[in-house]
Amino acid sequence: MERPGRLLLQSELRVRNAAYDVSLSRSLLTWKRRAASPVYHPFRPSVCHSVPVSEIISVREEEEENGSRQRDDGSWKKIREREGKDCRQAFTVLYVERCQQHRWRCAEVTFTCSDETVCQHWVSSIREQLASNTSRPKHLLVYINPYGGKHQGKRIYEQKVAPLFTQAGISTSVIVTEYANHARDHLKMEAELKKFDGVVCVGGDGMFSEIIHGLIWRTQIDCGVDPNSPEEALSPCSLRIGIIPAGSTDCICFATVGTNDPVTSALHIIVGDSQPLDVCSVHHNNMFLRYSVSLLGYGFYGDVLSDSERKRWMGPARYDFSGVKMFLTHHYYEGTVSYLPARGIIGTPRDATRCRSGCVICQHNGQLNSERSEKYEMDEASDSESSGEWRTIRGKFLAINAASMSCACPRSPKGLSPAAHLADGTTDLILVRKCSRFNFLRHLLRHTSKDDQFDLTFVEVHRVRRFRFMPRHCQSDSDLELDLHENSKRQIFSQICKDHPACGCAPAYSSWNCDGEILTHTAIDVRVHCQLIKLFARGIEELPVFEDLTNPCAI
Ligand SMILES: CCCCCCCCCCCCC/C=C/[C@@H](O)[C@H](COP(=O)(O)O)NC(=O)CCCCCCCCCCCCCCC
Ligand SMILES: Nc1ncnc2c1ncn2[C@@H]1O[C@H](COP(=O)(O)OP(=O)(O)O)[C@@H](O)[C@H]1O
Ligand SMILES: [Ca+2]
Repeated sequence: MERPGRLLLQSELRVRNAAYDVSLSRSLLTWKRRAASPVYHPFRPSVCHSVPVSEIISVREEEEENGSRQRDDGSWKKIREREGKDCRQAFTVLYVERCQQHRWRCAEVTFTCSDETVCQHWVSSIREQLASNTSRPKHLLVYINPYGGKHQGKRIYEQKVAPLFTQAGISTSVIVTEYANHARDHLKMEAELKKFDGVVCVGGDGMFSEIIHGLIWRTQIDCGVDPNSPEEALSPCSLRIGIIPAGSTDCICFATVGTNDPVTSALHIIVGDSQPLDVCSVHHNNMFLRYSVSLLGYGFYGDVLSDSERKRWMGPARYDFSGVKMFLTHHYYEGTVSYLPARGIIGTPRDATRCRSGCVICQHNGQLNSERSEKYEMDEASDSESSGEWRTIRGKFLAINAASMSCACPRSPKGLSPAAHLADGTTDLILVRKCSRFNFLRHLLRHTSKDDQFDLTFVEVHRVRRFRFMPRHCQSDSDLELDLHENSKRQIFSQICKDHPACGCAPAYSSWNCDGEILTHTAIDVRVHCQLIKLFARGIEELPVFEDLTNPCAI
């Protein structure tokens, strides 16, 4: 609960013709109606309001003339002198208001006062408080993917986001991308990052992926770290990233803010929120492939993505179409998963607790894992493999999913791993073994209900900090020889089927869905980099903050 603290200003001002005691402290702006009428009046504004100063978007001067307001564009004085009307000074405060389902809106309240100097004092005091907040961005670099989702990125930015940035006094440099990887390459090589306090991505998870690839790469080069090495500790990126959702799944935005609403995201950027995020690096034979922050999925989600890429024209519905198709196809894949369980951390993937704003588990585990990664070279690379810390599971899988965050999205509001944490330095490795279609459907359906999707005999989940996958047919020669007799027939068929997919037999390989991009290799080595990037977000807020909670009148 935010206490009002020492008052900087206190005046009697009017709001919609009612008298209010208005006060400003470093943390709160409060307006409380004077001599409230004992008779309940449905159209009277409520008695006491307060807004954290950190959630004030901006303040502007107004002129109120006989009830009709006029914006202060410098001409008001002349009008008043010329017409000699009964004018009062007014100023309007724009602030964050919480709506349902984690949505934020920009609300405003206009205060009028008879004294011009009092009014100006209020405006300058609020502006001073806003200016003293160093976490707010002033200059942003914006990338818009005009083809993401329903092709609305440009319109969403121009109509819903840009006006808010202008009101908040944020200057922007906007780049509408012209081709895939335009944003990534611009960030890698050209962008003058020193000029900006953050990067804004208008698009879906794929566009966000471009941004982090550009930014992480650039940061490593600037810090002298080899971004290709799977063993090196990567340097965290200092610039925060804002996501304006305009894609098909928007799971990163949904899982870090609680909704995929462009205005809510814009407001989180304006107030200068900060949410650290884990990033997985994916390597093949010591060669860097990609980074991932949400889902790395082999089998079902890899196949859904590969199939849906050919149906981009369908828009976001392509995932549902390919989802049903791949569910019916029911392919399973053989391979070996090995993983390093996360040691010493609090929490498991089966917890009832959820990662929420100010998550203490992220704070605790994040610190542990960050310290660990600093002494990583001596520790993990050398001893853990020989000390037998790695665990290995061989089998036939319908899906192998690594969820570094919950992956909540409108299709599944609780996500693939509901208890996963945004910034704890771990990923939840979910193995769905070969089972009947009926059982797989039960598992899928549980993503949309309260039932536990892991509470099934063919599903297991482990919280890990590193894992590897080797498809069966890439295994070492000795491994293959062992299995040769039993599986020789199947291997031959698999090969035939890969070449002739129409024959109806199962293919040997799926592909990895890496945050919505298809990976070119199936044998991969994945390592979690704790809190490598930061977003303009604060995690999902636990409860709507009711007015009473921040209401000093109620204390
Ligand atoms: C029967 C209903 C089952 C619902 C199961 C839903 C689980 C959804 C979990 C989704 C996790 C998404 C993780 C995020 C991935 C994104 O990075 C990535 C890229 O996003 P972008 O296009 O915005 O750039 N998106 C994706 O890979 C899309 C994955 C979507 C999977 C949809 C699966 C639908 C399954 C429908 C099965 C229906 C069976 C019905 C049988 C009669
Ligand atoms: N101007 C562009 N033309 C074509 N593709 C682009 C452009 N800008 C970005 N992309 C690519 O479009 C893909 C999908 O973008 P995304 O914004 O995630 O939308 P969606 O959620 O619909 O997949 C990403 O792989 C991204 O690299
Ligand atoms: Ca995590």
